[in-house]
Amino acid sequence: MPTPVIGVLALQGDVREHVRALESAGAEAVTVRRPEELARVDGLVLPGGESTTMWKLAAAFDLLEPMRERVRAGLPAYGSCAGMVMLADKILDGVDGQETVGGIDMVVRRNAFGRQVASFEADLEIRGVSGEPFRGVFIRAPWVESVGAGVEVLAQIHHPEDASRIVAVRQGNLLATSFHPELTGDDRVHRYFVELVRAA
Ligand SMILES: NC(=O)CC[C@H](N)C(=O)O
Repeated sequence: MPTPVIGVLALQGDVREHVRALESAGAEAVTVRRPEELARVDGLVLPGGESTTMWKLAAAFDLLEPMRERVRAGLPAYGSCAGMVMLADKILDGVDGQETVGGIDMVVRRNAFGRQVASFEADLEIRGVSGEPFRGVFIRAPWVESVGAGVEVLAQIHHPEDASRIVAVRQGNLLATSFHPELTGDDRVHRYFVELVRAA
């Protein structure tokens, strides 16, 4: 594939930061607000932000069902934080009626770390991302409560007062992180995703 075209769902959230990280990682980044724009991309990023708002806007903009269809058909997608919530087949602590795009066989708990610490940073070892530990930026972050057999756990975090928690996963062409690589200036996670899109 020449330069892959990767869309960033641009209804709400830290869209610009993902666009910048994708460009730095060698992709052509475009914003997606309409089904016609979704139809043109080789991969899709669901940004950080607020998953309840993102869900409502995606439904209002007639993007929810088209995103589900494309993901089901194998479109590579990456979600950070709220985007992770959007890619979960099942969520806990969602608002009433909250829906997701789904695609990853996992249960994600919204605002999971929030009870103890709303925001924090931690160094992570991410499987498939080599070199120095990756600085994970967590902002009212979800964690992955459980995963199905087809899901590969890429990173976990050890909570001081709690069990280890899953914070990065991959299932086929779908990738999700609880944290925000787009806010760090370190584009290794975006490079990982761009490679995944190239290979798809
Ligand atoms: N930084 C974030 O993306 C926060 C996610 C937000 N708490 C949600 O549930 O959507």
